[in-house]
Amino acid sequence: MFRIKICGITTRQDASVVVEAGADALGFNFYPRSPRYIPPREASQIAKSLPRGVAKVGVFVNSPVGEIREIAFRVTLDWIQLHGDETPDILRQLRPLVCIKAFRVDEETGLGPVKQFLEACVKQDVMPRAILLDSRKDDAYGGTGSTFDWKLAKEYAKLVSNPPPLILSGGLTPENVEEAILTVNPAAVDVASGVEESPGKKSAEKVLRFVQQAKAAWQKLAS
Ligand SMILES: O=C(O)c1ccccc1N[C@@H]1O[C@H](COP(=O)(O)O)[C@@H](O)[C@H]1O
Repeated sequence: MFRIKICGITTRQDASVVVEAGADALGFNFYPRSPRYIPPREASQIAKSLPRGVAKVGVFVNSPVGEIREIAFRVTLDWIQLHGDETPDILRQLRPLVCIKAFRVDEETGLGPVKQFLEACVKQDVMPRAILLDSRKDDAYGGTGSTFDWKLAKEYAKLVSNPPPLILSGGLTPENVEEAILTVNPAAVDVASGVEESPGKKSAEKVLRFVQQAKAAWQKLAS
């Protein structure tokens, strides 16, 4: 599984920035309403230029299964990030594609919807390869730059027995990623807006600092 994902790549130049900084996954956003949307044809061109070993993640929000399959094939995606209201049945229909299911968390609902989803997955004999926790803000599906209470994420490991690896997301930045990792100890972190100059355009300096801070935090945890 990857550890550091930089999401919302829209140009070849930003893809190079991410690879050179040492991140091990990058995300292409196929949600047309996102400021980080990239047409599949352009994502496919960038994907061809990437070195092996960098995971390509496609972000989708309530897209039809056929469309996800087509884009996954065209862009040679390694992971599918389902960032909408997708059900366990969608995971089944997407087999054998490797899926991350994202949830938007707030203090009111806590991790209740995540627990319900995982329990339904157990019953239906299907499981996402990872769960991503993002923050809930307004009606937006993601990329809001808002954090949620990380104490909630610490409860994740107790939701069901043997839960999928946790990806922590939502408002992460070079300034707070170390604290986030030390608090939650997730399997991976994901960032979109926190390493940008402007929506859809990455800052090389922020990407590098984010990756360095995240790696340093995991080193601290390991020592
Ligand atoms: O980035 C977006 O615009 C976006 C839109 C719709 C769904 C998901 C999106 N991105 C994901 O949102 C989270 C958090 O982003 P941020 O770091 O708070 O800006 C992240 O997992 C992105 O993959």
